[in-house]
Amino acid sequence: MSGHREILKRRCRLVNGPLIVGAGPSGLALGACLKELGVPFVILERSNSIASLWRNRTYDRLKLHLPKQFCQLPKLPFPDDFPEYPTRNQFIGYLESYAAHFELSPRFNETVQSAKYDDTCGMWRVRTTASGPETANRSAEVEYICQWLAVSTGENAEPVIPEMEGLRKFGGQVIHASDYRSGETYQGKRVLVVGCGNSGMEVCLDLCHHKSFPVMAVRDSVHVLPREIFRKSTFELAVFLMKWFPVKVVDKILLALSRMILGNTERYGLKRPSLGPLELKHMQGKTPVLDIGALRKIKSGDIKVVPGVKGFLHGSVELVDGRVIDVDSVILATGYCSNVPSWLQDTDLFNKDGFPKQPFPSGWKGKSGLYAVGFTRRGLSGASHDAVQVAEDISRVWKEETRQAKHIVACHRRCISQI
Ligand SMILES: Cc1cc2nc3c(=O)[nH]c(=O)nc-3n(C[C@H](O)[C@H](O)[C@H](O)COP(=O)(O)OP(=O)(O)OC[C@H]3O[C@@H](n4cnc5c(N)ncnc54)[C@H](O)[C@@H]3O)c2cc1C
Ligand SMILES: NC(=O)C1=CN([C@@H]2O[C@H](COP(=O)(O)OP(=O)(O)OC[C@H]3O[C@@H](n4cnc5c(N)ncnc54)[C@H](OP(=O)(O)O)[C@@H]3O)[C@@H](O)[C@H]2O)C=CC1
Ligand SMILES: O=C(O)C(=O)Cc1c[nH]c2ccccc12
Repeated sequence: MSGHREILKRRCRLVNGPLIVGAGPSGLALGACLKELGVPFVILERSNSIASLWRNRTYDRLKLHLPKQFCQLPKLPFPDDFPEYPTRNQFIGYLESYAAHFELSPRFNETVQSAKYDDTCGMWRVRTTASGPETANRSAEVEYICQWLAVSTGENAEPVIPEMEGLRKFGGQVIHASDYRSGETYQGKRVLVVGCGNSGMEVCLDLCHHKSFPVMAVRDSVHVLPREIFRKSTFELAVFLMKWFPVKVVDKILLALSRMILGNTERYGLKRPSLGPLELKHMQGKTPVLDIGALRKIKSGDIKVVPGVKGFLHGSVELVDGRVIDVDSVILATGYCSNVPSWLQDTDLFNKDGFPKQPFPSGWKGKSGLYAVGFTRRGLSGASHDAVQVAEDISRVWKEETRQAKHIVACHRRCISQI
């Protein structure tokens, strides 16, 4: 009997308070806000540490490309000695101390496989499996039952690896940008980088620093903006202008200033999209490139820009313009996607692409206690905004329910004492 109970206890857990899926900046920020409001919660994380994107899927020399005031999480600012653009390691250190400060202890190596709202009991049923080598001896499956479910699995949960003709016969090394750490191993090599977002551009620049020969395939168009305009962050300028002007006007101003500083990028094979940079980011999530030096290398010819890829041959790539060029390795800087549709069932909050149906600032709340944190297409500042809203919303109900529960207990006590 006791063995039976053991199994039941191991496989099913009732969560006191909300269940948060993902221990990246969004999940941690929500945890911190809930802690401050006195609401208990559980955080689940598929990897073996917090901030797995930053720890395991970013390259060594990466720096935040937005100024620090837009990247810190609620309730605990960055240390004063952080530079304007913190490094990857500084940011990870900050997230570590953030988790320690608010005593956030996620349950690591647990991957959420499915989540479904159960109408009959009015609760979420969330199934997880153990992930990672450390978990070989742990019970494989757990079902969590909770009243609130907060999705914070990120806009960049899975790498996008497109099907490309002939890639199997290519023969050389092929990796996604999320597996790129440094150009050290590429010295003297010709490397095809597919994609021209911030990853593609920064990987190409890093390859140049390591004396390799990057070729960047650009299949369509891209907005390149200088990271700074007259020593002021372009992003900060954009945020300031957005307070006064509609987005189309702000985009016109940004494009005029960018042209003045960078020149006509079309001359280098970087055609601009017809929508402006902010409008495109807000509508389609396509982030403009904030240039940290790649454009100079493109102008000097150290980074070669070529059109889209038609297919691969052994040791070479065929481009859509018919050219065939020899390359040793390929780095797919082809972006990321949300993984929400693969595990969250029947919800009205998310679209098929795994992003909320309602755009910022309205996409954080669904029905039946479902929330989204960090899907605003506004980076870390959007995640912080969501975390504050979600925590306050949950706390209102939590406090009311706790008050009612205390009242019922007090009544019971009084009744019992009168008997
Ligand atoms: C290379 C790179 C650089 C960036 N630089 C900036 C920047 O400078 N400024 C900025 O504002 N934004 C930047 N961003 C945007 C970035 O998305 C955010 O900074 C931030 O990481 C988002 O936090 P998040 O917690 O929402 O998502 P993530 O950091 O992706 O965290 C999500 C967590 O959920 C976990 N998870 C996913 N699925 C499951 C599951 N099924 N079960 C359990 N756990 C799961 C993941 O393992 C991960 O730990 C950058 C993004 C990338 C890729
Ligand atoms: N220093 C920093 O802070 C950095 C921040 N980041 C952030 O990380 C996020 C992800 O950026 P990133 O990884 O660059 O992803 P993006 O989605 O921004 O860019 C992906 C690129 O790959 C191209 N692409 C996608 N699929 C294909 C395909 N099938 N064939 C050819 N090309 C393809 C896209 O082209 P198309 O536009 O035509 O679809 C686009 O150029 C962004 O928010 C970015 O700002 C990234 C690196 C550094
Ligand atoms: O999502 C990202 O990649 C960011 O770095 C944050 C971001 C939000 N809105 C933007 C507009 C221009 C450049 C970066 C961002």
